[in-house]
Amino acid sequence: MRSIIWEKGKLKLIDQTRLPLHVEYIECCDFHAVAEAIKNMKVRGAPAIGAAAAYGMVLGALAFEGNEKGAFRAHMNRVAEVLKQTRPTAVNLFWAVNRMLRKIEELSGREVPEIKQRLLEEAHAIYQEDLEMNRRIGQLGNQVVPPKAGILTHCNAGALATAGYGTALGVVRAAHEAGKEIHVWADETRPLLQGARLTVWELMQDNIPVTLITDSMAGYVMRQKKIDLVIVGADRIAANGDVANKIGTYGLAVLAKEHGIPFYVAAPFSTVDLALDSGNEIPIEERDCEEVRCIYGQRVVPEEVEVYNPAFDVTPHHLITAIITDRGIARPPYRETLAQLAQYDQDDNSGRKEK
Ligand SMILES: CSC[C@@H](O)[C@@H](O)C(=O)COP(=O)(O)O
Repeated sequence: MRSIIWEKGKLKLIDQTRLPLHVEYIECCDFHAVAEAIKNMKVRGAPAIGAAAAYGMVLGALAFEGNEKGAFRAHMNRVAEVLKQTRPTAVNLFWAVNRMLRKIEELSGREVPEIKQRLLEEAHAIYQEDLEMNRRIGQLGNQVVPPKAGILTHCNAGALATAGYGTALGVVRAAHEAGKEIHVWADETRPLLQGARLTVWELMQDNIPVTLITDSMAGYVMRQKKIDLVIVGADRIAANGDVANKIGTYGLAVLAKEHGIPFYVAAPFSTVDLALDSGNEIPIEERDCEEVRCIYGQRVVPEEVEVYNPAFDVTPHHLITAIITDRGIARPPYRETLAQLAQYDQDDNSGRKEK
């Protein structure tokens, strides 16, 4: 099952708002449709948002008529702005769109039809690299998973949230494939239930043992010694190792500390934003209050109750045991270890502010 498919000049996205009850793809024929799909979370998860936005840039390029390069560049800057306005927290969105813009700059000597073709190749590369990075994250992360581990995860950092295999769930998959007989505990992850709807569905498809709990049960389950480690994904990682991830992650990290349980973050290095000194600078998305008032479109609270709906929180670095990236495992002090990993590719993410 793939969440993102490029087919016959269109982008097909599995509709993650309908899973697991309905397994359906939507077709995006233009970049506005891609932007809407990101905003409405039909495609979600930081790396998947990045890959979808890259294909959104391709659809934007294909819609341009004519051969005038200045007009093409101006048009692509407008396309980029529309895509960047969708969701503010996951840095992979800005990273991918900026990479596509840089490609256009690089090709400034070429004609528009060739640039369009090369942009499609770049989007395919972003997608393919993500898949490979997740496999590497899985291999590296497997080292920290003891046999028969109980693993708690939050939200969905799996195949659906990426080009495939997953980040946090990539580690889970690698440990399962290594025969470690792990057992996953999945938080349901209110308000939009990515854990209950997506993580559980994904793991059950791969026959990986999983138990669903509500978010409020995590502390009790830890106290019962059912959890050996926590592993989550990330939407943005600051230079000091503070991590923005789905709302509720911070609470889990505090609970893990109290119970002496290691707390891991798994993410491709493209999620690291070295331009941000600390998590205080990470923009946190606030979403529509109806997401909290309703479950599956059904209102469950008194009408018009006041609601606060931040979609992410920031886990301070001192609560994080290690950050597992495709370039290696970073351990405290993160300012140094993340900076070292950045050296592996000077052209990529080396302190460039992504916004
Ligand atoms: C590999 S996905 C990493 C994160 O993007 C994931 O943990 C998460 O918080 C997703 O949030 P979402 O709001 O569902 O896009």
